[in-house]
Amino acid sequence: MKLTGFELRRVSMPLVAPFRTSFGVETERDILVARAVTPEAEGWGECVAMREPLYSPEYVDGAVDVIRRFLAPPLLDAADLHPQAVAGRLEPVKGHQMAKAALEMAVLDAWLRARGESFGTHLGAVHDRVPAGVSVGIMDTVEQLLDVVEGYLDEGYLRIKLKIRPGWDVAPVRAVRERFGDVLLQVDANAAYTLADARTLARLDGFDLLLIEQPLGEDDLRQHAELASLLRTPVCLDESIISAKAAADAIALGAARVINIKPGRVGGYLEARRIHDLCRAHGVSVWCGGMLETGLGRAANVALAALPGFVLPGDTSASGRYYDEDITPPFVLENGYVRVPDGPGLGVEPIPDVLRERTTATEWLGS
Ligand SMILES: CC(=O)N[C@@H](Cc1ccc2ccccc2c1)C(=O)O
Ligand SMILES: [Mg+2]
Repeated sequence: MKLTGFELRRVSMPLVAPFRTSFGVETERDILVARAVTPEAEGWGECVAMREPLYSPEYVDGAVDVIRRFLAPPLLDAADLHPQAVAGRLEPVKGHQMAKAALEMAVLDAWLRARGESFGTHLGAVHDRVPAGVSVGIMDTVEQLLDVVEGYLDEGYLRIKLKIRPGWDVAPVRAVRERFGDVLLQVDANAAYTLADARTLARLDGFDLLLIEQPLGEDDLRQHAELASLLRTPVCLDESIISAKAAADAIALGAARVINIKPGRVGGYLEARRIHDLCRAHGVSVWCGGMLETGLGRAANVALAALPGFVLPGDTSASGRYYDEDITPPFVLENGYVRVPDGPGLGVEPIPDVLRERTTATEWLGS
């Protein structure tokens, strides 16, 4: 497949409500969308990098720059580009997994649409719908948290994930467990603790949590292994798992019993599938994380979440969890499940008028 070019587009998406985590508060996503143009078909990719490098070292202005100067040229130079060859062509560039993932996703989507094959079929999906979990931010009061959680449970979400940080951990978890009984419940610290907090984190063992996500720093593999030996609750890693190699190291070190797979964080959906396969071979459960994607990234995540090793509900929430109006037809919850698109490629496309309204900048890279 010969690429004619990439169109880069910045899309502004205000959130329905502020989303507070241990690393900050988000009120609006500034999202980079890439469109791969070829003579046979077009494909869409979404970069999950935030505006600021607070979740990971990547940030959206940096992603645009690295794509424009270092990632797009080698792909545009290829006479016949296969999606499986994208990662290898981009390998000389170190890091920038989210930027690379956006381009690979756009190329893969174009390639699949040209062949009439869906993302799910290509990745190896075995389900036509996936159970949806929801990520709940840090709130001002426990009462406010309980109201928000009740609302999500009323909508049908099958799993609750609470953001925690030092000073907001045991009390909110206890309150949710006491009010909502044996709901599937997990927490995500976004790397806010250190080994010195082990005693506090061990107090969470009393609430029958599915997992505790990324309690320690991104590069604290050894420390997570030590913490895991002190907790009953399974440790799950997110920020630390930036590749299949990192997943293999984490498993070998005993640093993770569960892994949150985010295609953007690991460099793309093909690497995400490799991590799924690796974890399955080691009996490590995986689930699909979220980065507040539009319906484009959401479609690809839901397809990935339908693979057999994704045995825990993911952060594959409905579009309405984050956005009043998505740039694609919205993903909705049906009895706690989200349907896997079955059309060619992603199976969804941006709604032209909405995309135009939300676009704050466009740039053409190519001939
Ligand atoms: C659904 C969920 O909790 N996602 C991330 C954290 C997160 C939170 C807020 C974000 C805001 C803008 C972009 C990415 C973001 C990611 C996580 O699992 O750690
Ligand atoms: Mg996380």
